[in-house]
Amino acid sequence: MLFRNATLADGRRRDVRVSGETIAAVGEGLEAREGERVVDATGKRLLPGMIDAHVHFREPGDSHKETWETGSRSAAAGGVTTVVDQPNTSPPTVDGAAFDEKTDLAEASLVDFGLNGGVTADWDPDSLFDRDVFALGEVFLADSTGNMGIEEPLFVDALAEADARDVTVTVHAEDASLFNVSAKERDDADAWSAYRTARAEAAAVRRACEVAVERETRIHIAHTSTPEGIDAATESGMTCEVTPHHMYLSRSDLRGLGTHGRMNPPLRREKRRQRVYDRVVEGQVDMIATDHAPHTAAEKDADIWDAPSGVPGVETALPLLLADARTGALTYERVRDLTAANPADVFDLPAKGRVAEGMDADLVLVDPGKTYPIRADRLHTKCDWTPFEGREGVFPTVTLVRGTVVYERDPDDRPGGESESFGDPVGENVRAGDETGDDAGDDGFTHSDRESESIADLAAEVVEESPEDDRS
Ligand SMILES: NC(=O)N[C@@H](CC(=O)O)C(=O)O
Ligand SMILES: [Zn+2]
Ligand SMILES: [Zn+2]
Repeated sequence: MLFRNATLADGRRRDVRVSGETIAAVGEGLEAREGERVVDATGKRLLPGMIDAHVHFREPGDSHKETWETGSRSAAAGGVTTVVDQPNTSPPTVDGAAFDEKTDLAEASLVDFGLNGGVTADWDPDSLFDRDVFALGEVFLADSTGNMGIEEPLFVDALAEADARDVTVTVHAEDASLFNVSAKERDDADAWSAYRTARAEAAAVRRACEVAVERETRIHIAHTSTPEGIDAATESGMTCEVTPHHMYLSRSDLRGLGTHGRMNPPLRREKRRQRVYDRVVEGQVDMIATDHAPHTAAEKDADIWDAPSGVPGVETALPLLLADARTGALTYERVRDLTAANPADVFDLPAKGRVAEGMDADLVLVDPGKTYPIRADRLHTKCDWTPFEGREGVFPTVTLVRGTVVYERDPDDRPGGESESFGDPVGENVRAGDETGDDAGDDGFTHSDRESESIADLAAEVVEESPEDDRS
């Protein structure tokens, strides 16, 4: 397959040849070979597929919310070519047997995947690490869906177990002792945001990073929703991710979203959302990860204290970011770094995350001239609603996973239209047979691409955004 005259993230116009599973050449004036499919990519952007380091595909246990088939179709249609599945399924992925069960189910995936191992009082590190575990986590420092919250001593043990095997630990950082219990008297949708305070996140991130620094290891902070949380992570040399919902939605949106807008960590005030967004733009955030956490609309239509936490997002993340690249709010290079190059670096996927010769041909072609409104009934997740209904997105027209077309539509047809087609389940476990974990030996991780704002400036901002801000 030959993409002719594509615009890459950095603005270069190139021909890109895919041969087998890899990118065989990136050049100018490449001649089409006999039998080769040629795609005219003039005016289109060709980007590395998104690596979404945080999804919940719900199998085993909750296939009415999502399956590997529906979740990975949703990923493919949204330009995501690798997903990392979290362990709060039923049964939880805390031992070798549960890991094997999930591995079998993931064979239905159209996109590449990593499977994380979880930590509970019953976890079995030996059998778990005997498998191709992508990372440990998300380790829940407070309860979320699946009630896998743990106390600090177990967290410290888990860090040691993972460090001994050079496996990264991803942390859901909230401190339940800092939740605002007085919010429990309220029953409006915003009460959840008032309850799970920004301070509870910031303090938990700070503490988790402190523990990691003390133990001379590193952790990755999941779904940071506050500027304080991002700063606490980056100042201690750790990495973090931000979700599209924390970039684009705030407590003001809860009036429209109602209990559907309940998630952990919750939506924050508009001022905080803006500061989170600014940090994404400026490069202090390592990656966008969706925390795709599907629950059906019927389940979400409940009292705010009973509704399950979580929103879908795997299919809409790249389209929303590309809509911002189109207006210039974000650069294409930043989008590439946040969705592909950085997650590949942080999670050690050297063959992924860039459009360059020799890399895996995980590619997404988009027409930046065309936006479409996001509509739940045009998306492919089993989740029958989206928190981004009506927002504009730039959707892929072709998605390739290691050279295989897993999603395609006619460039003149809309996303979710009749011309769409999906490929076979070619997804593979990206850690399968990977030996780099054992001989890498380089745990002095620093992130090269982060532009450092002075620590004094950041500290001043944290003081300025005092926790009193949480109280409604
Ligand atoms: N984010 C959420 O609100 N929910 C997630 C769990 C999690 O990521 O904490 C889920 O699995 O439903
Ligand atoms: Zn979480
Ligand atoms: Zn999650």
